[in-house]
Amino acid sequence: MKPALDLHSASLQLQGRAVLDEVSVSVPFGTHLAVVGRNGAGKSSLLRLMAGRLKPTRGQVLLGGLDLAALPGPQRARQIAVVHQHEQAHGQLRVRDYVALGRIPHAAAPPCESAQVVDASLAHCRLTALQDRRVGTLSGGELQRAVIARVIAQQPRVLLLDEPTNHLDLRTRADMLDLLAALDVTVIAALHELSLVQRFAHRVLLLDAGRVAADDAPARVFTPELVRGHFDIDVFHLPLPDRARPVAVFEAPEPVRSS
Ligand SMILES: Nc1ncnc2c1ncn2[C@@H]1O[C@H](COP(=O)(O)OP(=O)(O)OP(=O)(O)O)[C@@H](O)[C@H]1O
Repeated sequence: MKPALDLHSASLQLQGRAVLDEVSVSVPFGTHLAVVGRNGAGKSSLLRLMAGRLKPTRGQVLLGGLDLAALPGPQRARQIAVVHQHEQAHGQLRVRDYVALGRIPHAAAPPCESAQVVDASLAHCRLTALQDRRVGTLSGGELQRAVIARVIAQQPRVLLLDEPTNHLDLRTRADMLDLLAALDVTVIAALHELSLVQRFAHRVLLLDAGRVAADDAPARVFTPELVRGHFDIDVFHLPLPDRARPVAVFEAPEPVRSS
């Protein structure tokens, strides 16, 4: 089977600046990929390339083996769903109608089929009881779940998320990533919260100044050497009795104090 998304030596220049440089990455169907890197490393730009919002200056982006740039918009919208860092508020809409916006690319589907998909999306995101509330009355965590329910209702093959856990407390962040981990589609998420990456990702793509610095399983990317070299912080892998795998703790080194 062709990979869901395939970037071949994709480079991106914006206003004369090299933002991405020869990025090659192949994401098979069903893979959950975390994109990490320091501020300005190019994570959002990479997601915008993958969404077809930007075209590579050089190289190619393929969706299911087809050139993304040549795909008609509606076909692209049926296959790729995007959650932006700052989602537009639809405060007056009821939660159910907001989630139903995800069905727009499937306008030709029978209404009863779309209603079933919306029901299932609400249930998956534990929003059934809140479906008649106005979006503007939801808490930050509930709103994020509604955003995810909307993109699940879109039934994409590839789901792209830019910092989906921003502004959420630690428990709600973990819930959000567990929700994404349970999805049987290709999920690519830019994440800053490194300690939560293993909760969701099969693979980690580490970007540094627009280049791929590592692309591997979380345990092979979050080594003390790579983490220190690319984030300037330390990582400690702590075995805990009730956890299946060591817990990764990320800590900035303490400042050197003069005595
Ligand atoms: N439209 C633009 N024109 C010029 N430069 C841009 C543009 N958009 C982004 N950049 C630059 O490209 C680089 C990568 O930006 P990008 O937003 O992709 O990084 P990021 O890893 O998502 O950062 P953050 O973690 O801070 O959100 C940055 O140096 C940014 O200033």
